Amino acid sequence: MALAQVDRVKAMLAAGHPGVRAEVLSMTTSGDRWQGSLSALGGKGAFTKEVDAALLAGEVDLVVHCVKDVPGDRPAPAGTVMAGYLARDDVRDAWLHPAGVPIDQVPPGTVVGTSAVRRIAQIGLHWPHLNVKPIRGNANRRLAKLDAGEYDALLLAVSGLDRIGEADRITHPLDVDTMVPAVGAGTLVLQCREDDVAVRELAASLGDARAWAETTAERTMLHILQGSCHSPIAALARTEPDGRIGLRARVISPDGKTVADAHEWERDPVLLGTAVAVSLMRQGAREILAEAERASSTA
Ligand SMILES: NCc1[nH]cc(CCC(=O)O)c1CC(=O)O
Repeated sequence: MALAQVDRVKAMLAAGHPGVRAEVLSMTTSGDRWQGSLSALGGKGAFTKEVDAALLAGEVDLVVHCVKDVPGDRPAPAGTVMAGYLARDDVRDAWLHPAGVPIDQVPPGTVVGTSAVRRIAQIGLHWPHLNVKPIRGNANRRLAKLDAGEYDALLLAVSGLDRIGEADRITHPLDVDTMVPAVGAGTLVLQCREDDVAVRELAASLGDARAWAETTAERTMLHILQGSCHSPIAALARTEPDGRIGLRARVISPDGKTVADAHEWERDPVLLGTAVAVSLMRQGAREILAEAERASSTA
């Protein structure tokens, strides 16, 4: 998936800036190597810290990340900037069932592979009769485990499956009001060194203003709530035809029984993310997050 993402950026550079020569350096991060629980590794930074170090050391000049894998509770690492957000791909999660049975029709006890607390909590909310079983590894390895019969079904991001050429395995996507996506879902971000003006300009030229505004709204909310990799937080910002942005966000207890849900509209993405965070906190979001944190540390 990471290679497909980098290839896309390389193609965009070749199309828009024919004079620029780009060379791909692929890296494996501790998050890729470690197959246990991500919280045991100290959270989502597992996918970014080695890459941040290579960028700051000048081994690479431009980094392509899934926004979803970039920690949301802290600013970009000192000396680096997120200089461009690419136009968003499909933001939805997909249901994959080898026999093609839709999620609303599978029998109680159906074993569903996912480790994302956001997905687990929303399964509890809408489909409490399903049996969630943890799964790790990249999407290809998860598909292999589905084929091996270790799971009856999987939930995976549509965009990720598209990128690895496996979209035909999708039984159906889940609608965004039922399974609210992850903050930054389907969005790639270009990170570079703060003082590297030339690469910053290049990254900005590939960026999409809408993706920037929507991601900023979602991540402002996430930052204020101080969400981590075990926070059951879901959010989706969308630009309306009148230019305002709508941000819908949900914080769900791990069992799916307690939900804070907010939807606001503003023109300014920072104001919007802040307003939604305040509304969620008024509904008890901090208590739900503290409960989720306790549940994950005892799991
Ligand atoms: N959690 C890992 C991850 N990070 C980004 C994507 C997919 C692409 C995206 O949503 O941006 C995935 C796979 C998945 O959740 O199925």
